[in-house]
Amino acid sequence: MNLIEETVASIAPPDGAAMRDARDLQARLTKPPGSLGVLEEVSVRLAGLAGQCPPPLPEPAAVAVFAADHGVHAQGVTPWPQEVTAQMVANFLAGGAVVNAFAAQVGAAVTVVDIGVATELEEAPGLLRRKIAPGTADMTAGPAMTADQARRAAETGIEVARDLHAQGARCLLTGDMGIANTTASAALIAAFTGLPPERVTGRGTGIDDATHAHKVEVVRTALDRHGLLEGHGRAPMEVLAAVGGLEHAAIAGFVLGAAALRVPVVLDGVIAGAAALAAAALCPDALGACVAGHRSAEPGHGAAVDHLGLRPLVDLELRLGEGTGALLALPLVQGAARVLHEVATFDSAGVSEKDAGRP
Ligand SMILES: O=C(O)c1ccc[n+]([C@@H]2O[C@H](COP(=O)([O-])O)[C@@H](O)[C@H]2O)c1
Ligand SMILES: Cc1cc2nc[nH]c2cc1C
Repeated sequence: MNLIEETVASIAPPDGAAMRDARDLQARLTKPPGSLGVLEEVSVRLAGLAGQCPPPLPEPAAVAVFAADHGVHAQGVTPWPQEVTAQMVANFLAGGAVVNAFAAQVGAAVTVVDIGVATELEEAPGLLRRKIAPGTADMTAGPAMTADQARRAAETGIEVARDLHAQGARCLLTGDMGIANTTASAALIAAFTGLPPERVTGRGTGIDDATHAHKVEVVRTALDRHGLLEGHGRAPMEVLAAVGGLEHAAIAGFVLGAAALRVPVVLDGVIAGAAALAAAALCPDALGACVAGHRSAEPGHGAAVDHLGLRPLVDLELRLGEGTGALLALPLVQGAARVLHEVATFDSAGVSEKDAGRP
């Protein structure tokens, strides 16, 4: 077995008894039943993942920002030059990006992973140099990655999850950086959901109507070329290799790695959504570890989370990536778990319960 197969084999379904215990406890806490809304379900899922109630507090937290370039950039799908990927990596490492500000706000550590940036990056604190290739190939002309590259990128994601966990992280967050990666995300989401390209292709960093129409056609051309339009029945790793990015493959592995470790993984936006579709196709039980941090403004992201049955916690029309949406959701996930540890029960606090005979 290779590392992906081993990891998938070690992922267990959520623990039903721990989930029942969490639901029972929620009902006894000093608040009207159900009054914490979606956060109650988050707490139940955390208990199911950990196999205990209350579940461990999901802290400390670590965000891994997987950075890579994309051959499909040559098709004119984004207004930004490719070198911005490497320039933003330098900005992350210098502490000057939004991800750094949001991570500081919520006390999360930032690790940047070069999984496929087109240029050579110098060694720096906070940078993991794990380049599989200097970017993908253009998916409209051939497969974006070889099968071996996709597998090695996914294995690297698993290893990063393991390493961050070994360093003490008890909540993992996904982040990404890659000019043109919303095009690859749209192709993956169409391939995994069966939805047409025009439903799942958005404006990424910001493009005009004409460029958007062109981007939809680029996604359609790539899917058609690889036989991935509706009802293809191809293996998830083949789909990733055909139209994915190195960061998508790595994030899919990162999700599998977190699920195998039974630690929650808070997903960021459309890139993570596309990668989570691949992870769930490889191992449906991996979804037990996933929390959708936020709903991105990209239409494909809504399609991805709906397909996965995940409910995003934050909806602020963000479309930045980097892990920013996941970081904003982190205190909500942590608060949901802390409630099960610290809130008194009606019994223990001597608070009267609702009259049984009243509405
Ligand atoms: O996270 C999202 O949902 C998201 C939505 C739009 C854009 N992005 C970021 O913008 C970059 C890709 O945009 P584009 O237009 O070049 O495909 C990449 O670095 C992503 O992190 C991210
Ligand atoms: C400036 C910039 C910052 C980003 N962060 C994530 N994707 C990005 C894309 C651009 C263009």
